[in-house]
Amino acid sequence: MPPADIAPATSNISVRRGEPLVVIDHVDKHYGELHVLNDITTVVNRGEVVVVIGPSGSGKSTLCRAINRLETIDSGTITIDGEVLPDEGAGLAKLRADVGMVFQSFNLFAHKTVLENVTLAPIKVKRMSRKDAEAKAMELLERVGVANQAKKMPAQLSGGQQQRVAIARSLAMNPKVILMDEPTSALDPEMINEVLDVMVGLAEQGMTMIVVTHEMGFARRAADRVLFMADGRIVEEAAPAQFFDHPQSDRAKDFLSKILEH
Ligand SMILES: Nc1ncnc2c1ncn2[C@@H]1O[C@H](COP(=O)(O)OP(=O)(O)OP(=O)(O)O)[C@@H](O)[C@H]1O
Repeated sequence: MPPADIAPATSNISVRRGEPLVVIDHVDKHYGELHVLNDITTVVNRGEVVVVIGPSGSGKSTLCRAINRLETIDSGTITIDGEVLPDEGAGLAKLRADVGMVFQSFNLFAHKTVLENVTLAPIKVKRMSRKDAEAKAMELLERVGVANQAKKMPAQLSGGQQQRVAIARSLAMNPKVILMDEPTSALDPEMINEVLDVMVGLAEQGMTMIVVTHEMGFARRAADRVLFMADGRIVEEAAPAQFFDHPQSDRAKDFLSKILEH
């Protein structure tokens, strides 16, 4: 990860070197009466790892999905690398290439091999040759430790292996940022660490990441910043040590004490 600049004295946000990559500006979204994203404003800089935490229903997934245009927003703007998110067309396809997404449930194509899962988008969307796409896919599968599973079908792999394939698949498009929405929540406990280790490795290599997770150990280890949400709002934003050791709001104190009970 790039070295951190010193945060301004008035701010508790650790500002990293590297220009803004994801800029979320006064974003609002409702589901009917429910104000699910309420005036969300934050900036994720290049190379930064931001962990989003908060109680169930606080809007974390919706925020992640809005960044990838899997959800529309009512007002405000989201820009990725200076480009306002498009609603459709070629712009949307480019956005999907720039913004990798890793879901809780892996979402691999069940009837394609591991290798085909990773090469599909580079061949179809980036028009890469099969040979180049396969060479790159094998490199990525190696990087996440599942190269020896390349010819298998997803169902033959453990959950942890499938999620590592999903991470390799998102990396195959050379994304500018990777969004991860509870990437370890569907895994058996013994497989969680193998996926977290891959995520920590990506963070150390400077990948810009926005990760919704309840894994506080990961946040402490790898995050530059924790963004705590409740009721659709960002309630606190701070470096992990500061957030975990000195939460400011009653909502965060309450949330952390409940998490620590488990
Ligand atoms: N498509 C939808 N239609 C209506 N309400 C929705 C929809 N998707 C989410 N919600 C509601 O919006 C709120 C925020 O949901 P969201 O999934 O973003 O929360 P979250 O913080 O990610 O929660 P969790 O930790 O449980 O995944 C919840 O009250 C949820 O029920």
